[in-house]
Amino acid sequence: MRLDSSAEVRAGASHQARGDLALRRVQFAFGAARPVLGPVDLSIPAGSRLALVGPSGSGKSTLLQVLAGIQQPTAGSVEFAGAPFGSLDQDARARIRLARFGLVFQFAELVPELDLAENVELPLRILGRRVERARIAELLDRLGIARVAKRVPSQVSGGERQRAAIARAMVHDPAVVLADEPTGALDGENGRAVLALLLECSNEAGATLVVVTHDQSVADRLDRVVELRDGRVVA
Ligand SMILES: Nc1ncnc2c1ncn2[C@@H]1O[C@H](COP(=O)(O)OP(=O)(O)OP(=O)(O)O)[C@@H](O)[C@H]1O
Repeated sequence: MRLDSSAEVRAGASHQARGDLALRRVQFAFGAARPVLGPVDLSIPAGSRLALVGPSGSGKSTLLQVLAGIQQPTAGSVEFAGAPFGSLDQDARARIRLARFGLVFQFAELVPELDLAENVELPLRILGRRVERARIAELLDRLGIARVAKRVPSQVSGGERQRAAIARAMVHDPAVVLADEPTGALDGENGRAVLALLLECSNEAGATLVVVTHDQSVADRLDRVVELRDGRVVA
């Protein structure tokens, strides 16, 4: 597979694009506390790539969790692919998240007992989809972890774990990829390489990408930057 992030490739991928996200007057509060988010209005067109930035505690991770349906907004609506998403019950949101979203977190969050290849295959197994060995091998190779695919997460480096987390997020061809500080635990060079892979893979899949980051160089590589302050979009 070739390395290309041109607009034509993105446009070419748009026939598969099906990952519009929209937030309308969304608020979120933990319990009875005052809202930590909102009201937020945000449209994220299918196939676009957005960085979510802002000071610590400004609500970036919370917003990502609302987008993922992990948290339900306390007011307002979240739509995915033009249909209500945030208002569905927890099980329905989880089913959609599993089938259509790929998630990448700062510390990979792989299953410690499974080797990297098994971790990558896991979404397909949970979804009851066929595990095509050749495709898994290609993905592992693409992400530079074929050599360590039979090792468990504790036997590989942080960068290798993060590459496996990206492969796991992409293996079921998601419509949306949500990443929370995906390079935050990696040094500069490793972080840049992992970010490049995340961008390439989501680009080729035509997936919508939202990345929470503190790192300006990460934000600079995405199409659009949304800045949060005290739970509101300021730029
Ligand atoms: N489980 C929780 N219960 C109560 N308050 C929480 C919880 N998680 C986060 N918060 C609060 O919600 C606000 C937003 O937190 P969030 O983690 O979304 O910010 P962030 O911008 O991602 O921060 P950081 O950059 O430090 O990760 C903060 O004030 C935080 O203290």
